[in-house]
Formats: sequence, C-alpha cells, structure tokens
Amino acid sequence: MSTTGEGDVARFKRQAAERAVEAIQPGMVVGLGSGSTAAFVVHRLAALRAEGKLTDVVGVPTSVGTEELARASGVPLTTLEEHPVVDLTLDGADEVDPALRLIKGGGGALLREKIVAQASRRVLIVVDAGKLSPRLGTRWPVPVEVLPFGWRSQALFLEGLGARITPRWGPDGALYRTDQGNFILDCAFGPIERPEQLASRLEARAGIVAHGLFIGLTSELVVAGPSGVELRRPS
Ligand SMILES: O=C[C@H](O)[C@H](O)[C@H](O)COP(=O)(O)O
Repeated sequence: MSTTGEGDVARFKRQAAERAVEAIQPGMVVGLGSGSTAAFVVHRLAALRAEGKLTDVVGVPTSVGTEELARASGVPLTTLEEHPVVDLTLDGADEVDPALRLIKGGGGALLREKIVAQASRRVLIVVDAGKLSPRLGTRWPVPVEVLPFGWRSQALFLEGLGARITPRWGPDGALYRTDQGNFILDCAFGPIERPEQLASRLEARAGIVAHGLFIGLTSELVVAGPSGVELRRPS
C-alpha cells in the first residue's frame, strides 16, 4: 500500500526496508545503517516495538544521524564495545553491481558503516531498483574519507589513479566533516573494471581513512521496484 504523497522511489525504499526487517529475530543485536532507506528500517522497527514485538532487539547505529533517529523513535541502542559482534546489519547502498559489490557513503557514513558491516554475521543490503548497476562507478562516484592532515596530497594521489575529484562541501559552505571530523573526496572513476584492485590501492595509502567500495560484505540484497520486492544472494 502506498503512503499518501510518497513518490515511487520512496515507496520502493520503504517496501524493501519493511521486507528486510522481517529478517530480525527476537534478542538480536542489529546494525542500523544510515541514509533514507535505513531510516525506513528504524521506523519499521519502532512500529513493531510499539506493537510489543522485537522489544528485546538492540541496535548499533552507524552514524550520529541514525543514533539520533533511533533515540527519537524509541529504539534501544548499544555499542560495539558492549556487543563487538553484530547478528544482522540492515543498510542501504548507493550503487549495487551484479556480484552485490557496493558503493556506499553518499551520506558520509561509510567508515562506521564498514566497521559495523565487518563486525556482522550477516549483512542485508536494502535498495530500490534504481541502485542496480551493471558496473560500479557507472552511476556514482566513490566517496573517499581522508584525514584533514595532508588531504590535498590525497587528492593528487586519487587523481593519479584516474579519478575526477570533487571535495564534498557542507551546508555551511565549509568542507563537509564526517562524524569522525574527516573530509570526503568524491572520486568519479567512471565504470570501474577491477573494484578489488582499486580498493587495495586505496587501503594502502596513509591518510585515506575509508573508501566507499564494499566488497564481499553483502550477505543478501533486498531490492524493491515496479515488479515487486526480491531477495538476491551473491552468486
Ligand atoms: O553514507 C551513507 C550510506 O552509505 C547510505 O546507506 C547510502 O548513501 C544510501 O542512502 P539512501 O538510502 O538515502 O539512498
């Protein structure tokens, strides 16, 4: 059923999120992703709690924004210090290729999202069909989080790898700061032939704190579009 005034994309995100929440079992520690799709997850979890269901589930937020949303919605939170292993993480993505490799970080939460995903037994990625792509980099730049110290050197390094760099700006007219106080360089590589190789190069560079390529982390994908809601697993 559609919510009044809700556009198609928002409806697909909500439908995918509602399906994904069905994977949550009582007593689980659940990683709560960031962004508009993950917000639907939090809202659905809060609605189930209000019905007296899944009341013993606790969430690990992947950003300050998600933490605030969960608190405002009454979803109980924990930390990776208290629960270093997460049972299930539900998160969105910006671009998904056929092998279920991802680009994430459009909202700047890539580092905490990756930390939580790597600490999770199972990662369910939740998207509308518009996120599906034949090859990563076709539709979205790769966000790269860099320390402010030496960031221009990282920009030159990234240009050397073939990227067109756009530093991300905040609404206040200053360079955008992540939850960790770092900058983000959005790196348009175009369609990326070998994402694993690019990821290794980025990981080898001091000053690069995180990148938005999520490889080998997706356990399952829930995708919603005009033809319905579908579950996919990496082949
Ligand atoms: O940093 C943000 C995250 O990686 C989001 O999960 C991603 O940008 C998708 O966001 P949305 O669900 O709003 O399209």
